[in-house]
Amino acid sequence: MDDDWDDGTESTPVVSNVGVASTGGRQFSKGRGYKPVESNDDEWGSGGGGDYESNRPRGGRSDRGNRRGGRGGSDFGDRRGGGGGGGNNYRENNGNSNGWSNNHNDDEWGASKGSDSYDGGHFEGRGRGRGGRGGGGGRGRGGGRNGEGGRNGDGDFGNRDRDRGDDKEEPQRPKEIYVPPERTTDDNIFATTITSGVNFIKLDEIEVNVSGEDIPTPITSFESSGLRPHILGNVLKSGYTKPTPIQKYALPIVMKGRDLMGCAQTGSGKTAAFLLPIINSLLASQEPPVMEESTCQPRCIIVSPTRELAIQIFEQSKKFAHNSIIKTVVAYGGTSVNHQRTVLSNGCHILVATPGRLNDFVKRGHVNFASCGYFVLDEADRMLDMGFLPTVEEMLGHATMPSTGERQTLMFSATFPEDIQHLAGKFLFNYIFVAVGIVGSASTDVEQNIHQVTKFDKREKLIAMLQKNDEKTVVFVETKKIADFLATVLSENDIKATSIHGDRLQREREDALWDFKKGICKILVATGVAARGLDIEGVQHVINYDLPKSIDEYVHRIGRTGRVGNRGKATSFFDSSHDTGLASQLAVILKQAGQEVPDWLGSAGFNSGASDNFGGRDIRGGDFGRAQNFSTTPAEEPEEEW
Ligand SMILES: Nc1ncnc2c1ncn2[C@@H]1O[C@H](COP(=O)(O)OP(=O)(O)OP(=O)(O)O)[C@@H](O)[C@H]1O
Repeated sequence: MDDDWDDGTESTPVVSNVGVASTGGRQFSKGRGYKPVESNDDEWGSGGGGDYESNRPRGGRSDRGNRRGGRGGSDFGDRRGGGGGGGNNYRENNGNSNGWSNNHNDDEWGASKGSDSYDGGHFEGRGRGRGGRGGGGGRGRGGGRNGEGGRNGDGDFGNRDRDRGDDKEEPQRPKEIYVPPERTTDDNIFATTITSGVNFIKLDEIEVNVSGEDIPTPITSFESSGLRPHILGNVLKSGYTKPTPIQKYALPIVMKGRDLMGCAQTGSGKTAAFLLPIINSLLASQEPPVMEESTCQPRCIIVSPTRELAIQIFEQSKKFAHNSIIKTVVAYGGTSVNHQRTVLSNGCHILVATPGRLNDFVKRGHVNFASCGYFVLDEADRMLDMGFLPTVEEMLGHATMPSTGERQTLMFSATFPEDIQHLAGKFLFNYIFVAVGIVGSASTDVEQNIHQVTKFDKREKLIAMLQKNDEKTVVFVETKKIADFLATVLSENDIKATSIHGDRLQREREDALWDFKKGICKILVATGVAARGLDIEGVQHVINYDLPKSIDEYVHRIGRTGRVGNRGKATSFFDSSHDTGLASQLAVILKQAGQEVPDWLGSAGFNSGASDNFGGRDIRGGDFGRAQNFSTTPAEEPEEEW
């Protein structure tokens, strides 16, 4: 699962701090959300070592129990300009801390079993022997649990045993107690959005299929939508002048109290499609947050599969509810439980959460569903797949959860396979199905290019590609280890890169995203954890260094660019010894988006059509399945069932 806990039952292995901003001088200590470990903040916490209270670069020494080792040069010292002895901090970081495989399975994204690419020594030797430099950096987070485990100076990428995941003896990385900083303020709260692009207006040309009983008429403008003036003001301050198609349909549906399954392409404004009507109705009721003794009873609960997406929805909610009584709180793994519980103890109207952390709060009695009038699953197909389904079922089956029909349940995604739609149906009541365009199709604003590249040539090709231009780029890879490795290699080639994946500490994940957002690092190397939902201004290019296993993930990944009418570009390395399973579906996605399908992709039976699994229609069939087409212009691409 994505979420992890502060309960100390697992600890995170040391991972490299590759590619973080090297310029030094950013002050991370107080004010960046660290808490002194002595504060015993967390009764579920590991309370593990570390010296956050001082943040002095100590190079491989923790002041707790003399835990040697850890990772000599870490970003703290480097960023604070204290460590490493100058030069390329990335190398120092890498040299001190790399080559770790993981046995910490808290995050299913990009499980880092040694990949094909690593096997066979393709990367062997890289990083080896770089250790020993940079010992002056770092906060000396105790890496060795038993007072040993020093890894100073032996950067060991290329250690094939580790690369294969033979990690029994890896020192474990104690978790830190992380209180996330508030990154938005009254001054910048309306600047968190992507400005719509030249093709925004073309969103209106996309065919919309709506099915269900008593479908409310779609709105044509925000002004005529029935939103309260205060929210309307915030919408306009956000730079939204015209609703997107999913917003046109979803707003009246949700305002009428109906359940909804909404599908629309990436970057087409699904978040506002559920937030605006919910905030509107909460504001209309003027009711305060509900606290039952010490238990918080949010009126609306929004669940998202990743922490960063939860943060983003939280920010959006704060923005639309700005200067109103509506209070939004976010709860997600990798952060201080005590801190989040304290915040929750003041009550909230809207709780945005990752499933694991939410479930845990529920089990401990800090939250319940008794006042939950709205239950939203963002990235619903992901939330209902095997990884998260048990947790979602547990929530929806909880004794305090209002039954289907008593609460409003809303589900959104750009992809919605039919089998998942079937499953979703049991949590919804007489719902309306809205599909903007072909469900599961890619945004036509993304130019897609597929290159045949063997695993041995990928690295050089990527470096050449990134050196040629200066575009803000997300590079997706298969495993956490490759993410770290690649970010390091890029940094060594003077391409500023950072990485995000499930083995990084939450602080590191958020810092990496921040550095990428702010352009401190123009390259973000990511596992699938960043594939869905993330809305980052100015992303021009998405590169699939490794193609994903599922076509849905491909669609989400490339959807990090080409958002709200902006154009973007996606390049995928297709390794025919590894990716043939995706070929036919890839060809269909290209065709649907009006892109050229390379001959070689269409050959060898690759282009054999597609399955019916993509959920392009309302699976209820009968009257429901007979979609009502509200589009004024025909779809550019014929709808295929596959
Ligand atoms: N009506 C609008 N006018 C202008 N910009 C908008 C409008 N609606 C949403 N946006 C902006 O478009 C961007 C994408 O929106 P959002 O993140 O909700 O897309 P999404 O459909 O949820 O994408 P994904 O499927 O990738 O999660 C955001 O920056 C959002 O602020």
